Amino acid sequence: MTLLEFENLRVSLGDRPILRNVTLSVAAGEAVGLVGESGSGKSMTVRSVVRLLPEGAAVTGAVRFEGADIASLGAAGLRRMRSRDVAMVFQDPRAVVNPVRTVGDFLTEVLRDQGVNRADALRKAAGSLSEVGVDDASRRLAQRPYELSGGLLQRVVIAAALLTEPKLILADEPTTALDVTTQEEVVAILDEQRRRRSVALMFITHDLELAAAVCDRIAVMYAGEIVEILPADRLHTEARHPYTRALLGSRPGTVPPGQRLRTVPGVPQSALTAPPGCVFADRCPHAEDRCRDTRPAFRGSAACHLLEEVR
Ligand SMILES: Nc1ncnc2c1ncn2[C@@H]1O[C@H](COP(=O)(O)OP(=O)(O)OP(=O)(O)O)[C@@H](O)[C@H]1O
Repeated sequence: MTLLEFENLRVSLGDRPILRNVTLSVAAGEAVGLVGESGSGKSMTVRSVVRLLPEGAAVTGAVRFEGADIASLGAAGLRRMRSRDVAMVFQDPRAVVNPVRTVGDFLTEVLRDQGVNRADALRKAAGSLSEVGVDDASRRLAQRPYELSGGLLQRVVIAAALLTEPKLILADEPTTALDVTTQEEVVAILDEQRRRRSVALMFITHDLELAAAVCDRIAVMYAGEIVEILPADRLHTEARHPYTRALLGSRPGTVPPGQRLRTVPGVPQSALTAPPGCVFADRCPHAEDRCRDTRPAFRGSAACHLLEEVR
């Protein structure tokens, strides 16, 4: 069953396009990874789900959650969606947790708004903390954010995200601000908990391998567009779009130690500077005239004129 659907979503700021033709669906309980270079539109795509776009953003096309166009939600519907159905986990936990209130206040806020009494809300919060691997939950509830490490605080944010039993979690590079070992632990917990509860996930990351480990499908974004969507377990064998292949070829693990890392040649485009044809044409080693002139339609799993030729 489809939970979330983007249909020809286009977002612009003034005359500056940010997203173009974004079409993607997420089934109930499914994890979809959004990968691509900085500025490719990953954050704007997930933010459009909860209408958290920059002021003045013009939106056409549709984003539907459980069949309802989110553009038509009134204030109450939007609040309900943000506080109950859809949870968000962002890069930096310190940016979302009120620094002067306790962890307990942060965790119980939404439940209290929903009419749960304080004792029950605290009990649920402590349970949720234990589930994400935070020991000594009652002591943690009384602490303030500065007393917790970044990794611990991100677990608190994940505990909060799970507390309202959402149908969808939007995770925007949830571990980028953490050190490598903590990153692995935090992703493992998010992954385990959302699988156990069959919560759908949109997971933004620069790390293709991580996306493949955590997600069922992967959507690759470039210059405000989705250029390829494929099952995570076939990322290595079935990636067809030259950009996806270039990303796969530039992973650190693909070169022997001591050798220079490969990069995707050229400079990333934004939706504004992208050429009229294929958004990747300027950097694509296979590009022909038609690639520069005519925008390729999505065929099967990718938007590329040369799917048959490039093997
Ligand atoms: N608040 C904003 N105001 C104006 N433009 C913005 C704003 N936020 C993002 N943009 C622009 O929108 C485009 C898409 O940005 P977005 O943050 O979605 O990219 P991203 O793929 O998530 O990048 P990153 O990996 O660096 O977070 C970029 O060109 C960016 O400059």
